[in-house]
Amino acid sequence: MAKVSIIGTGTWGIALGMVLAQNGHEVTAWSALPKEIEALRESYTCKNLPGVEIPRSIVFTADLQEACTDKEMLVLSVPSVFTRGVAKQMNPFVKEGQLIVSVAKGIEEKTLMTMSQQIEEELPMANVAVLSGPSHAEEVSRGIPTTVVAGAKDRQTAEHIQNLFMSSVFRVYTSPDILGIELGGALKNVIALAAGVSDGLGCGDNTKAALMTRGIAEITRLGVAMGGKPETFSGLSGIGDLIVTCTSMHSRNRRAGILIGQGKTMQEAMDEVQMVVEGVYSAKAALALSKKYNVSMPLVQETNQVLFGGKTAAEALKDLMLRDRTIESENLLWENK
Ligand SMILES: NC(=O)C1=CN([C@@H]2O[C@H](COP(=O)(O)OP(=O)(O)OC[C@H]3O[C@@H](n4cnc5c(N)ncnc54)[C@H](O)[C@@H]3O)[C@@H](O)[C@H]2O)C=CC1
Ligand SMILES: O=C(CO)COP(=O)(O)O
Repeated sequence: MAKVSIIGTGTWGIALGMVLAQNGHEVTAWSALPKEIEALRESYTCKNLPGVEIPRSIVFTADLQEACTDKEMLVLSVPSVFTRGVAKQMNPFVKEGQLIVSVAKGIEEKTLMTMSQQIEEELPMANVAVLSGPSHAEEVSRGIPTTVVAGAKDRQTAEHIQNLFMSSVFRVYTSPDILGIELGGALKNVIALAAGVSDGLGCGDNTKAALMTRGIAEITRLGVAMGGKPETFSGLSGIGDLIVTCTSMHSRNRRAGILIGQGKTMQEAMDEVQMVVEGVYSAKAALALSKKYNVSMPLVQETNQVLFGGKTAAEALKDLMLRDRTIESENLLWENK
């Protein structure tokens, strides 16, 4: 059994800590918020996972050095906007070759870097890997069967992560495509916001299926242009995560989108959801990346217009429907044009 730490006790960190503790590992969990650690120690419950009992074997600490020292794996699970700052704080305590598994889904707005790229910049001595897929914490913490993919630079590391997490209710696949996995996870949040907006406007299942299909087409186009592998975008961290986020009421991105579709402002929607709405931060980064790589992303563009450009959701939908006529895929052409 391994000694491991969860760095960030939001709902996802707690759910992953539970998987690891249930597999018999010695789990330490750290939060930047001392009050949160106090509450977790006292109740072994998490306010955003009602009815879930956290295993008593998990040790909660507010001491980052304690959390990083002598641990076989550190799972970095703070929301994406805090990833770089927390990685920087970890720097004095991380050892050469220490395994860090990044599980946040986002792209840094200023640098357009993925989570693992930021972590590598702050912790050049670490072995940085990722874990992602269709996996709402509300379900994982209740032992509902879930599948994810572990991405690492070498097969041995990916299989090590697979062995640590894998159980009869948490199946882990492996992959070498770290970049594709991260881009799928971050960009699907923008499409999930749009899917929520569509629901909030009162559109139907046809509309949502269209958003999901055209959404993964946009994500794949950008992801492949950036160096991700096409197969990753049709896998668990791509279409898999897009499906769950666009259809589940557990999704904070979808819930925020529904409120915006119903007429609330972005800020009102974020305040009402209370938890992290990652797509709001990734939307601008996705738009900047689409310009940088010269990739057409009409859904990302219109979502930005609704979030930041003062356009109404109904106008954005109409503009998407009446956009220039086009072929479904540039890869599908007639033999004699
Ligand atoms: N919740 C889920 O089902 C899943 C979430 N993720 C990803 O995991 C990441 C974390 O998500 P959640 O745990 O759901 O978010 P959350 O909304 O539960 O996170 C809130 C937590 O952030 C931490 N925090 C607050 N202020 C902080 C600060 N100044 N510095 C450092 N940490 C601070 C606290 O521990 C707080 O409990 C996100 O990137 C999300 O996309 C990935 C898969 C599933
Ligand atoms: O990434 C997730 C599930 O795989 C969580 O999505 P939300 O952040 O929209 O809740």
